[in-house]
Amino acid sequence: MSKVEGLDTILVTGGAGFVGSHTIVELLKAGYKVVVVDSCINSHPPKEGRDLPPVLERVQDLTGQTVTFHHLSILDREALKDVFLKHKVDAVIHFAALKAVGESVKRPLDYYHNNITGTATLLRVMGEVGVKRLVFSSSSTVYGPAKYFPTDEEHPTGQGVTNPYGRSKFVCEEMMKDLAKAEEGWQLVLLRYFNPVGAHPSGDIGEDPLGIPVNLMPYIAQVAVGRRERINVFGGDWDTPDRTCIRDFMHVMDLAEGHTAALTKFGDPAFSGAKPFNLGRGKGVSVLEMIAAFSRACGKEIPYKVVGRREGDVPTMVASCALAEKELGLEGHEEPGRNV
Ligand SMILES: O=c1ccn([C@@H]2O[C@H](COP(=O)(O)OP(=O)(O)O[C@H]3O[C@H](CO)[C@@H](O)[C@H](O)[C@H]3O)[C@@H](O)[C@H]2O)c(=O)[nH]1
Repeated sequence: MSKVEGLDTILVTGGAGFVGSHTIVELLKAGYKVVVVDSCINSHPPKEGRDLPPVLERVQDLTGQTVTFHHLSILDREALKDVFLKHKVDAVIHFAALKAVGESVKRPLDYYHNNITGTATLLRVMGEVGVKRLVFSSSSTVYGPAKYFPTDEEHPTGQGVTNPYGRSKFVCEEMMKDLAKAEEGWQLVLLRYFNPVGAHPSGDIGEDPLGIPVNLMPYIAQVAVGRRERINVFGGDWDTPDRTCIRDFMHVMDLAEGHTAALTKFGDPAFSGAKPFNLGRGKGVSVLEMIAAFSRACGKEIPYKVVGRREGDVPTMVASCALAEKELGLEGHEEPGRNV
């Protein structure tokens, strides 16, 4: 995806995380300058005496380009404002958030504080410095238990959302729609991700969460390398063909490309307001199918045990990708090996 003319410096909040770091590779490849702010509450911080978190050092090695990093939280309004002014930021890609469905049920206030107050703080600072272009890392969880599949952007949001994480994303979306209505000049792209998995083809960067993984793929990966004994499958009594949940798993590099594609909206003078796009693959894969696929791919059985449901889960999520294909110019990615 080529660079948008006049758009040079992109501030990436949460750029030391899984989706953020892979997106930065694509941004650098396209020719953007990248400035990262990350509090590293959910990713590995810079090692003693180093400027960058390890993942961003690897991104630099991989691309031969430089990344600027500020170790701070988007809740720190004054420090954040300084970053905008110092680097002459043109647009923001906003990943910084707590992101685990199951955890959010146990720690709702952490989720509401970081995700909603954090986003409100960022938008305020952006208004103050006159930067009004933002790509937001939203989630398919805003659809709640979907009424139809594949689920498109017209599907109602916020109704019956099953966990605080999804609600925090829904509130952020509404906040942005309200802001774009109240003030002219905002260009806000809301990307509703389905389930990103995989890693950069180099294998130099990937998904490496702090502590015990809360998501399916990194957990399976840690079982595969022998770091954990087996994966617990949450719920074997869902209303699905094999009774386990179905998700729309997409390759993280396709998701990364979705962000550079989203930036092209900023080059369109006719675009204003807050507009949502699904980013998924459009295919449903069950938890058991995913475990079987991983076992085949690594040539070794992944031991699992079916246990009780995890609170906050919905049975099925599958994206309609038509809008992103049409308006962001994203094509389906069906090469074998790229997607599960
Ligand atoms: O140890 C585990 C972890 C997960 N699951 C199941 O695997 C499926 C996928 O779970 P997970 O990988 O945690 O993803 P989701 O809960 O679908 O949520 C993810 O996908 C959302 C988009 O749909 C993102 O916004 C979230 O950040 C991300 O956590 C669910 O059915 C889980 O119950 C297990 O069975 N065992």
